[in-house]
Amino acid sequence: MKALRGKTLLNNPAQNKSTAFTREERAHYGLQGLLPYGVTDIHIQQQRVLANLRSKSSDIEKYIYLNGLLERNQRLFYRTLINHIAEIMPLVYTPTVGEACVKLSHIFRKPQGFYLTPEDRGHMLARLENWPETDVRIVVVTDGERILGLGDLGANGMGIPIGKISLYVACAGIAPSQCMPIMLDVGTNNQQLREDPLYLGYPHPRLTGEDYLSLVDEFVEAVQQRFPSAAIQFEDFSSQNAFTLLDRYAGSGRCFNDDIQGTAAVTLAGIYASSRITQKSFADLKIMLLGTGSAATGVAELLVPAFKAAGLSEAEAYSRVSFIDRRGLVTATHALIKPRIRSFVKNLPAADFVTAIATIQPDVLIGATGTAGAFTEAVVREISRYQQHPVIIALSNPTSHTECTAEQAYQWSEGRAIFASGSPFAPVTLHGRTYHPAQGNNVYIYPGIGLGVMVSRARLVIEDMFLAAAKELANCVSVEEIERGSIYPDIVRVRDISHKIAVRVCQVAQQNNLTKMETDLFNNLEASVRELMYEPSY
Ligand SMILES: NC(=O)C1=CN([C@@H]2O[C@H](COP(=O)(O)OP(=O)(O)OC[C@H]3O[C@@H](n4cnc5c(N)ncnc54)[C@H](OP(=O)(O)O)[C@@H]3O)[C@@H](O)[C@H]2O)C=CC1
Ligand SMILES: CC(=O)C(=O)O
Ligand SMILES: [Mg+2]
Repeated sequence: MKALRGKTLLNNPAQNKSTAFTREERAHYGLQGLLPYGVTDIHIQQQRVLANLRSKSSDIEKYIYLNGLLERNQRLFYRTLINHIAEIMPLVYTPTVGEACVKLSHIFRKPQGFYLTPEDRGHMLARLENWPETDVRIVVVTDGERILGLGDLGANGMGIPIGKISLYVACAGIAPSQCMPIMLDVGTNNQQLREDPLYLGYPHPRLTGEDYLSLVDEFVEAVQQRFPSAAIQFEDFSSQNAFTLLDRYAGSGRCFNDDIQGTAAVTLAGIYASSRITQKSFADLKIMLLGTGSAATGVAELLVPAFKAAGLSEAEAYSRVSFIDRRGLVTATHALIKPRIRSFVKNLPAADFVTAIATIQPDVLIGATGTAGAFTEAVVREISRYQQHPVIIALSNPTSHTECTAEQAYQWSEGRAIFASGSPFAPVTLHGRTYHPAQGNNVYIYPGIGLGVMVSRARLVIEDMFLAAAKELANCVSVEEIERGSIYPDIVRVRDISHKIAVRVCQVAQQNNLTKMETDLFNNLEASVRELMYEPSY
């Protein structure tokens, strides 16, 4: 690392230690006079960070403060995030990141990540040369069109890749210098944003059709050329583009869509784990999905191989998964069935949501709508009529867009629901009993997938990796967690979980001839992956 000095050193977030510089270092690097007398180690610094953080009166203020810390002292930011992940994750990720994205052009302090617009067409590769790091392994890119359940937030959506990258570092130990958040700013159809004088994005309607696709093509090629070892994670694209881009690039390059594939794996893991609570065999389950977008479709598409692996025929596997859209159960007579869910349609009479529950009697209900309240009291009460322990997974983020709250799920099911949600809920006490909702979020999956792909240098990111990740995550739910009704492990163990998933990803890559890992590395995978994980310290 280049030896910086004086103010330049203090202004470099990767190398700055601030008050932790020792007296010797202060003398050596020309820092005398630039720091107060006291020398405080990273533990004391963390206490100061937490005191500052907890003194803020709103979550958005906490977000701004934490971002400032990241810009001042990367190692202290990540050390504190890792050590206090349960407290801080909701501030750098969902739900607070949702509010931050809505307000991003207003709370903007300092540019983070990398921005590309249609004006960079023909020059993307040259633009990427401006990024100061050369060994990028993980790119998280969004075009801001479907930010959580909040819709088109244009360039304000940059908060998402930044948040996802923070969790790559904290949850999987990928070094900050190897991660790159990118906003592919192709405009926004959010007129309110375009008319906002403080809006910082490309203030034009979104690029569409061939103009859009050719720009993304150039982007992908430029990333692959500039950073040949990088995996590209597509995040929060509109449903239509998400599938189009996945189909376009996943067969020939190292990329995946987190909303489709990461979400599918985390949901499947929750379903596997729920079987341990309900004592039902996974192969017997019926799953009902509300929503027919990226997340719900991804879940359905991964359930098929999971059911087949559990011994079901293809037809049986499809029969176990039903979709509900705004008009009710998706049946064969439905107008305009989306091509990807055609195989899941049911030969049943048209039915609204509640009637469909009565007819099908699903064991598991999954919401991926981005619509608050989509799981109504009638819906939860109906599934609770047929299931002793209905499994209810309200995936939508942020909290303000959840299909139902934890309290509603427990109340309406008379305390019998097994509940998980995309954004975290605090424990709920009802009639003297405390329930522990789990967080069903792709943060349990994508960091481990990325780490495994990085270590193995797999050429492609394949479905088997997500299936293996789901199994691994489900196995990580402890007996105590199962006993208290949680279908996901405590988030404090996420680094260990990511490590385990990464090991499985390496094995899947090797088994599928997607890589040629050195024998030494492959034979000592657990230790090798652990060793490669970044630990922030001075
Ligand atoms: N927990 C997690 O890890 C993840 C959570 N998510 C969350 O899931 C949500 C959906 O994401 P995604 O699938 O990518 O979004 P999409 O826009 O692709 O899909 C949303 C789907 O929900 C449907 N929908 C909306 N409201 C209703 C309703 N009231 N009744 C029935 N259907 C409805 C939409 O239908 P229509 O087309 O008719 O509007 C569309 O099919 C978001 O809130 C996102 O934050 C996503 C990824 C990961
Ligand atoms: C978690 C996530 O990826 C989403 O809500 O889009
Ligand atoms: Mg997402």
